[in-house]
This record gives sequence, C-alpha cells and structure tokens, in this order.
Amino acid sequence: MSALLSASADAEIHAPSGALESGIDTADWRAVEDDLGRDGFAVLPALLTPQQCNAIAGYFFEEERFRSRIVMERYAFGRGEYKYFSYPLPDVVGRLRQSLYPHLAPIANRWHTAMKINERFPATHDEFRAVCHAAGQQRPTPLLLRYQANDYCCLHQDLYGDHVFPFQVIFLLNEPGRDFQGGELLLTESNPKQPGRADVVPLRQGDAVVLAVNHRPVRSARGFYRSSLRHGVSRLHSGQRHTLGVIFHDAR
Ligand SMILES: O=C(O)CCC(=O)C(=O)O
Ligand SMILES: [Fe+2]
Repeated sequence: MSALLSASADAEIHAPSGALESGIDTADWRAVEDDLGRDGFAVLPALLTPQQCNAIAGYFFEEERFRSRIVMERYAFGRGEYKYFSYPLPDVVGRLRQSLYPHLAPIANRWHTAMKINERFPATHDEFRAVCHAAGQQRPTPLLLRYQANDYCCLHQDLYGDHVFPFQVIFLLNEPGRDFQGGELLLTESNPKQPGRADVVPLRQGDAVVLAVNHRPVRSARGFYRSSLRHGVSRLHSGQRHTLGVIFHDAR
C-alpha cells in the first residue's frame, strides 16, 4: 500500500502546473475535429508520461478517492471493475477535464448545429458543470477502469442524464503488448442508411482518444443525419489494463 500511496503522490509531482495543459493546448485541434467528423474518434498521442499513467492507475486501490465501485459482471456490463472518482477529483484528473473541455466545446456546438440538437455548450467546464448541477446532474463521472485476463467491456454509451456533452476522452494507462494482450478499444456505428461498422482504436500508453458519446453527424445530399455510436473493450488475453475515462457531463 505504501508503494501505491507514494505512486499517487508522484502524480502531483510529475504534473507541475502548466505541463499537462500545454500538451493539450498545443495539440492539433483542427485535425481532431477532422478525425472526429470522419471516424467518430480522434487520437491525441502521448498526453501523459508513463510515470503519470502509473501514478493514476495506482489510485485504483485508494478507496477514499471514489464514490462508487462497479463490478461489471454484476450488471452484465462485461467483466472487470471500475470506480467513479468523488469530488474533489484528484488534481491531475480535474486539470485534464478542465483543460480538454474548452477545445472540445466549440466542436460540440458545431456538431449540435449540424445534427439540429438545441443544447449549446458554454466556454468553460465550470459553466457547463453549473448547468448539469442545476438540472440535478451532480455526481462526478470521471472513472478508473481495470481489466485482467478474460475481462472485457460490453458496447455501451455513457449517458447520465438529459445534459450530454457529445465527446468523452479515454486515456490508456498501460502499454499494449508489454503490459497486456488483447483488450482493444472498440467503436461501433450504426444508422438507418448503412449496415453497421466497427473500428479498433489504436492506442499506446499515455495516449488519449476523444470519442463521440452517442451520435455523429454524417453528411448526406440533404444536410446531415445522425449516426449512433457505442464503445466497448474486447477481451483481455493476459496482463492488466487500466484506463482513465473523462466524461464531461455529471450524473443524475
Ligand atoms: O477501458 C476502456 O477503454 C473503455 C472505458 C470506457 O468505457 C469509458 O471511459 O467510458
Ligand atoms: Fe464508456
């Protein structure tokens, strides 16, 4: 336990003020918007160092950091475990959410315009959180997941109330091939006009992926229609895989 505690203290040490934010602020957000528009996902490579990944994964057994623990098998969500952080979020998690949001909100607003969805998103996460809280969505949604051999996650959507920010971000905290085998992030898409399709999202340790939460606008001759997306994780063959999920709307 002391090793885990010192690892988590390192998360603060290895994320000096501004370092996390500058990696996010200097990402190519135009390319992210293009990738999202084409595929429904966009990879942001190496946003976290391996040390930061290990430190965040080390939070998993610090029970006081979490508001609830879900054993996926009990709910037929798959096999494996995840835990929702409680407020106040760990510094590094709160800063990732705060600094990703302002880049995604304008893209979210353009998507909503294209899909003829009324909700528009304010410029900062603090403002959006206030909107969620006023509507009774007050519980934090950032989560830490852990998969071991034979674990997997069923296809799903992370909707927790009426207010849905259309993007979420997942950080892979272990190195595929070295720390675990199998366990690939899957993204599926279906709509009335086409047979369904699936993508495997290529990720390495420290990478983040921005995913469409529920819909994506698809251009057609008469404007845009909505395609429906779901994500999940294929079965782990061996090893351990941790992910940090950052969802921007709070939960009812
Ligand atoms: O473990 C993963 O890659 C999927 C995590 C997930 O479903 C989420 O963060 O919403
Ligand atoms: Fe999810």
